Amino acid sequence: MSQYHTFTAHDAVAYAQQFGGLDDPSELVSAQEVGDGNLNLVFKIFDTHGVSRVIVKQALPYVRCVGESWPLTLDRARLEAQTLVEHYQHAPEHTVKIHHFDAELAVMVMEDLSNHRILRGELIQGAYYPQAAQQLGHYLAQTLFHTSDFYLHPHQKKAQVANFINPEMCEITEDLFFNDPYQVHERNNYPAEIEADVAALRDDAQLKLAVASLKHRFFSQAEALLHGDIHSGSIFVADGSLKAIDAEFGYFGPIGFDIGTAVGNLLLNYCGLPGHSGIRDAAAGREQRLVDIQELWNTFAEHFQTLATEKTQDAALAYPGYASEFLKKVWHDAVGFCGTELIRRSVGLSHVADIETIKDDTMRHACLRHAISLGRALIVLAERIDSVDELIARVRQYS
Ligand SMILES: Nc1ncnc2c1ncn2[C@@H]1O[C@H](COP(=O)(O)OP(=O)(O)O)[C@@H](O)[C@H]1O
Ligand SMILES: CSC[C@H]1O[C@H](OP(=O)(O)O)[C@H](O)[C@@H]1O
Repeated sequence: MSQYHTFTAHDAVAYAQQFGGLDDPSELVSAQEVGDGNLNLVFKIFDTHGVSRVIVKQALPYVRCVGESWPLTLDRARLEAQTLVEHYQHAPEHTVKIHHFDAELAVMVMEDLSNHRILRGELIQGAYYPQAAQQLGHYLAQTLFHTSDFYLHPHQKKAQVANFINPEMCEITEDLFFNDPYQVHERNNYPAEIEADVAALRDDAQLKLAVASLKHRFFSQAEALLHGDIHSGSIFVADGSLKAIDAEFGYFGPIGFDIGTAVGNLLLNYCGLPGHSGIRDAAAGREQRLVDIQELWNTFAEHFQTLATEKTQDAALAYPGYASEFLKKVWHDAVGFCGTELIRRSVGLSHVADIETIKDDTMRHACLRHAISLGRALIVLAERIDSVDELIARVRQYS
């Protein structure tokens, strides 16, 4: 039986030789640890020509970016692998392929996407992938519809909800999104220059009521198997291709959370662009982000509606008009969750390179303030923002 130990590069090569699915495993000869996320080890496994052929990812028993003082469940590796396997069944063209996983070792072997690039870096550099927003909308519609009550038999759905119970990872989201930014907390991380903006969040009763309602929905609405952390650092892109990775926050939650996280990261890029390019380029990039958001939501909603019309199994949920009513609720949730992503990435523990890498302090602080004020507006106005066009109008209003 396998027993947990933290992999060295040597262990990772041996493991990839055994489980990487190559015809000639002896081709795999070396490994490099390339993890740049907050949580895990990621090894690229190279062949004799120095070409990366397969990925070995292992969970550490603690939060990597903080250290051993913050222990964290190894079960997250099983949850990540099983979420990606489930999503792959419904969106194989947009989900990284898992070749093998071992729950005891908290390790998985997966498809190497070294011929792709992480979307966040591409957005910061101004690279444009014309199909990416629609592909992301398609991924979300496929995975969220086919794991929802519209499609699954009630017994199957309940068994799936049980299998994907993910309390420790959900607790991180519950704390980082819905608690920390609205109180004084040692995990918070922001420059002293924006203290007044952050203090205002703590004193804002209207905002805190709206955040409580969003957190309550995150706790209780088991609508579909979410990715759970679908930010632009969890998405690989190449010409004509988009693939989701890193689903260890996967659980059955409100569909609007995944949509809101994805839209929120496009808006974080929108907020940060003036810090990375000249005024004219920033303006053009920002317009493109707004188009991206429109394409993402429209593709998601149209595709989800089509799937609901053609494939809903439940007699009551199949009643004409119900799916479109449900999508209105998903939209309002998405706007609110999007606002919480903007605020937690500006005030909380984990920030985004779109803003964090802006060298000029004054500009970076202005971008942080922009993300905070836009996030607040979206949270408190969410129920009154009825369409993606209205969202875009609000984004322009708060620019
Ligand atoms: N399938 C893959 N192919 C190529 N590189 C990968 C793959 N998965 C992860 N990586 C690299 O490892 C980094 C961290 O991976 P990620 O899954 O985001 O880790 P974490 O769970 O710690 O956030 C990614 O930003 C990417 O550079
Ligand atoms: C203590 S985890 C903080 C943060 O990190 C995760 O992102 P990633 O795994 O992609 O680095 C997630 O967004 C968490 O909220």
